[in-house]
Amino acid sequence: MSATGRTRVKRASAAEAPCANDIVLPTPKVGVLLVNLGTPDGTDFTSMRRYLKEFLSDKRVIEWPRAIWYPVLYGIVLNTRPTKSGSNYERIWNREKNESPLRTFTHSQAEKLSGVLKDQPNIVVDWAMRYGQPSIETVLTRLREQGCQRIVMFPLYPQYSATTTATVNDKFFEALMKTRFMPAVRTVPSYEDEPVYIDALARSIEKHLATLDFEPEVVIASYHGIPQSYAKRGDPYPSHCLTTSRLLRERLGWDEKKLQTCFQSRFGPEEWLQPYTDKTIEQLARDGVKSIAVFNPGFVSDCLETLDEIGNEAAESFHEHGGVNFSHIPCLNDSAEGMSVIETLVRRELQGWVR
Ligand SMILES: C=CC1=C(C)c2cc3[nH]c(cc4nc(cc5[nH]c(cc1n2)c(C)c5CCC(=O)O)C(CCC(=O)O)=C4C)c(C)c3C=C
Ligand SMILES: [Fe+2]
Ligand SMILES: [Fe+2]
Repeated sequence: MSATGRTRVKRASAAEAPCANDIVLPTPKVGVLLVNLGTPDGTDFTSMRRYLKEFLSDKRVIEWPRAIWYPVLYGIVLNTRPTKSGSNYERIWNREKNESPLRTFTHSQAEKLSGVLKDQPNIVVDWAMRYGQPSIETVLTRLREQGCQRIVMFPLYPQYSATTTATVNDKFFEALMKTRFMPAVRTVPSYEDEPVYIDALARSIEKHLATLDFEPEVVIASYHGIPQSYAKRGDPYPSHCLTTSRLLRERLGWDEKKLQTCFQSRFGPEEWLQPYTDKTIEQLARDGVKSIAVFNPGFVSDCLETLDEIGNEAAESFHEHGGVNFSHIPCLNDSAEGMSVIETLVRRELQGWVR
């Protein structure tokens, strides 16, 4: 290795290096790419519409035949939803950075991961979004330009779903299809039962509950839902969620009454995975339960669906129906617990590629 960080390679024969016997190649690097769902660039109608159009045109997300879905999407959804969702995003927007919390946390996770991987030379950590900016293709190009000939791509979803993990993989490989000198790649699998993840969730829940001046009678693990028809056709997502909840119950020593699994964020007219979080919370309050806590194990970072749908809307509904104490437990985000999960899984995938 030379002082410039470049490797001097003596080519074996003139056929391999027809113009020179002694050529200089950049030292190959390993890229680590964290990818989350996506986010609008702003809360205004145009930014929201652009984001929702990209998101809701994805065939992995809405499986309806295009001839049925597009008239609904372009005729109704993209005219009404941008305003409604924009005002929801307004309530949780990170005004200091003028970006969504999901973007803030994903960026911070990449920075912190880069810091802890400093013991490994020649690793470059970056982050991208499946929908919106920075796009997977832009960041992949950036990594390749920096000499990354191997890439670990991490879809930030603990439980696999075709609507999330698979569509991130699709987009990543679609971008690779446009490259001539394609890097070697590894994709991080779902980690619904990984001890480091279960332990991180348990420690973060225990830490949060210790700060409360009440003991929740019920703790709800609220996962993003998917349409039931997707699960019936083979999406393993519900069973991954139930596995996470079971392992957490075992780790925390709680029973099924204390730790309940629910599904949130329904979209459209179909039946989604049940029990629904909003209905369950309303029913608990009606049944006289006074104190609950809710957390979102399926979300690596806090976002609209956790901060607004749970932190604002579900809390309001619980109080309206007679509940007294409601606490929303933050996602793992860029906390020490959260970073230990990301670091452990990335280091595992890097094995054999770094010393
Ligand atoms: C059919 C529609 C949708 C499916 C299926 C779906 C699955 C799914 N989504 C997440 C994680 C997130 N979803 C987020 C926002 C969001 N989701 C949908 C629709 C479906 N999601 C919409 C229309 C929106 C946009 C917001 C809105 O208009 O209400 C987010 C938040 C993004 C942010 O910037 O804050 C996340 C994260 C998972 C994990 C999942 C299936 C397992
Ligand atoms: Fe979603
Ligand atoms: Fe929502």
